[in-house]
Amino acid sequence: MMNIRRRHPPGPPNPRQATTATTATTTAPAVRAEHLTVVRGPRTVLRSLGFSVRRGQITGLLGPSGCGKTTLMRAVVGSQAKVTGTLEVLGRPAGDPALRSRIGYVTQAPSVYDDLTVRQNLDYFASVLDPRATADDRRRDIDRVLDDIDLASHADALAGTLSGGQRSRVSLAVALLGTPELLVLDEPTVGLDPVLRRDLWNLFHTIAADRGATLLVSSHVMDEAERCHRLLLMREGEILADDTPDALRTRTGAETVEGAFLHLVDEAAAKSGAGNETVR
Ligand SMILES: Nc1ncnc2c1ncn2[C@@H]1O[C@H](COP(=O)(O)OP(=O)(O)OP(=O)(O)O)[C@@H](O)[C@H]1O
Repeated sequence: MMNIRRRHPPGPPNPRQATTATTATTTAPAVRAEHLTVVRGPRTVLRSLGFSVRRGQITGLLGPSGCGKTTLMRAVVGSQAKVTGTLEVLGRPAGDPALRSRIGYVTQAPSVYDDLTVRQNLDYFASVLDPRATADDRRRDIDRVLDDIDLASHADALAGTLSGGQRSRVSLAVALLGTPELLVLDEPTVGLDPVLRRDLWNLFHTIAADRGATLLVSSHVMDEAERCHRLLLMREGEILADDTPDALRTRTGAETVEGAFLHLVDEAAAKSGAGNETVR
């Protein structure tokens, strides 16, 4: 079982505990996009998106393979070229160097060094994240994230000897170093068994509830949508809906988010004839 103990570590202020003076800042959305457009190669992959991601919540980014989820996440973390329009992250323009230590990003392919142990990997990334941290500070942070993702018993194993699921969890541990305010997780549960998937989602909820962190989590597994506070449903580079799972089901009369998604796809196709109209 993954450790999902409720804790109150030092880190970003919990918005629910914000003082009056800071309320305006902390209640601003974690991510705000207007007319966000991204071109990759010859294609316009994201077309004039407008949405916001609320602080302290889990927002699911869902849609079929190739709809633009990874591109959107890369834009949010500042690693995507040819981004136009407005994209504000934690109150600053996406890609601002000051955001680097405030965002944790897990790419789809686990990015760990096979010839280093799990602890050495984490120590390396912790030193990059905060070159001024002492070895003791780093060790405390590393022990905390190893505990979070339940890999303490594998701390001294070479990353190259881990299973795919374990490597994904090491990537997640890297993203959790330094208690970031925004976690951007690109399909973090791919290849994990149901028990680990459940434990990870419990951990996401703990991180949001206890630390006030914001999570933007992509998935193309619709049952994971039910675990999110809000959803951005995407299709072919556009946002089809931006709402809570409950509201989506109610609005479409569907029993599941998957049913709601299919309903919205059909509705948009009927309206535009090409299936590319935004539904709000
Ligand atoms: N370098 C590139 N040049 C041109 N098109 C690209 C490039 N990289 C990605 N694309 C296209 O951009 C679109 C969006 O890709 P993206 O990886 O963001 O989708 P995704 O929703 O994350 O897919 P998946 O769920 O399969 O990871 C796809 O149609 C893809 O073919």
